[in-house]
Amino acid sequence: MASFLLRHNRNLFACSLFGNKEHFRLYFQFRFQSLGAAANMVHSYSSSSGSIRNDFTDLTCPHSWYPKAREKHRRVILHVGPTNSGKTYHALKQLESSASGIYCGPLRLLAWEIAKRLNKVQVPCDLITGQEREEVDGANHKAVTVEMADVSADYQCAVIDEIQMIGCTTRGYSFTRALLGIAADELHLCGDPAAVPLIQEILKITGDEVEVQFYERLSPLIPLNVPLGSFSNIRNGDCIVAFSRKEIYSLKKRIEKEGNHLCSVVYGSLPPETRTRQFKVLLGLQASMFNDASSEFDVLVASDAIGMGLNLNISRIIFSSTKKFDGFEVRDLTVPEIKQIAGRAGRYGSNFPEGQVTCLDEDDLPLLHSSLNSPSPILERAGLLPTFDLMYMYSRLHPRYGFYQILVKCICLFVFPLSIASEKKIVTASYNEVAKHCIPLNFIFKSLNLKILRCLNILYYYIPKLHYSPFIFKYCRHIFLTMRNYLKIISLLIVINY
Ligand SMILES: Nc1ncnc2c1ncn2[C@@H]1O[C@H](COP(=O)(O)OP(=O)(O)OP(=O)(O)O)[C@@H](O)[C@H]1O
Repeated sequence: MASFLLRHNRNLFACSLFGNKEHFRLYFQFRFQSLGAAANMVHSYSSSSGSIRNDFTDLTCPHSWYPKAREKHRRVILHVGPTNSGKTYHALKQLESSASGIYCGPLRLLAWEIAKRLNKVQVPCDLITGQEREEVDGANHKAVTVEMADVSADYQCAVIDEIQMIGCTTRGYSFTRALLGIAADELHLCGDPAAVPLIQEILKITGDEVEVQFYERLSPLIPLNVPLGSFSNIRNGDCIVAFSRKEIYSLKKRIEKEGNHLCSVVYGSLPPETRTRQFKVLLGLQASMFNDASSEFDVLVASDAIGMGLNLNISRIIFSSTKKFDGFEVRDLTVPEIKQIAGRAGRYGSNFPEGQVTCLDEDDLPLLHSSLNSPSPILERAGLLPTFDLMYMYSRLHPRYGFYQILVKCICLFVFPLSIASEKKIVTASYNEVAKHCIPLNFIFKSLNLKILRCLNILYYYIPKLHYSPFIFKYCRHIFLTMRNYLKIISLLIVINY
């Protein structure tokens, strides 16, 4: 059903740019009628045989979307503390000793690391990410990227790592889905203490039993008072963190030329084979290629993705900048982002008993220091994305709505991150209110779709500016505003199709 829509994305886009509003609305309505065949599939949800009867069409009760998890009385253990405090280690110990289980992490590298670790201790574990599926004979355990979490299976134990990402504007919905939907007797959540009140609030609704365990950092992390200065000061075990591929390669070139070191490079969209090769060395036995005595690679240049819980042999993190382009604008890194990235230095059990952190540029040091000394702001909202099936159920409750109206309604829920405490607000939020909160819709990790979304985001961002331009004729304004609304819808379609 979803791929059916995808095939028409190009037409939809062209239509949104050049067609009139009525045409576009009718187009959506027509498409929606032709989706009637999906009804049978949706029925299997509404006729669940368990004792609990849920209203799947109630989009304000996302916990009811996951009947299998609701049939369980889950014991939820929140492992919280600073980076490198052993939260994941303790959760994984439980996973290891369980008869069946799933690990959900934010990164393919992490899933890779955990699968490797479990298989090594004779716990057969499958690896499932958006890009690969490696099945192991007799495996009752899975290590997956959070988007791949299976909410239809039954597990004895589950771990969701970096749970603070539930508040992430782009991927938070996957963490919410895993949190609400994984049917496990024991659910371990690892992350920042800033997520505790929100998680507790969410789990009050599910009726799960919650306990919180606090941890302390296992090895010191020292913020330096001096910047790197020159590239000749680069030393073994350094990791420079940059925020674009172009910058990563330019830094690699400079370090290799001026610093006399060989650099390995890691960033999100590295070609899969290169990445796999690098990961194998980077993650192999915790001896990364840049610290392995037998390897000539002794420095790492990485994107900020390494902040999502990776264990590497890094002695010093050097921020190339404390600003990044987030798809909309160049902004300062947030406190949690700085802490997560800095926390990669001096990992417990690595070759470096203490970690250091600094910046390339002296002007960035104040933000680095203040961020490392501040608590992360308490999370208030979790991401939420209704599934296509739910939208379909919703449409059946409102038979007079066309697909266009259904999408508009669901976009409201989708771009307005869920605050369980203020659920009602979501329902009552007007379209204009929602538009204010409309955020980059980068839910897509396949490069092609990501590129399309980036273009849409940029258009979305600039259309209001054009709208206020004195050079735009009055009649064009309407077209621009209409385009803007359709861009949101197209973004949603891409997401659904993903
Ligand atoms: N009790 C322990 N014995 C041996 N190694 C440990 C122990 N606790 C933690 N470690 C090791 O210390 C490193 C950091 O631990 P872990 O990844 O669990 O920290 P974390 O708090 O989850 O970090 P982050 O929040 O940065 O992801 C890992 O390599 C882990 O294997």
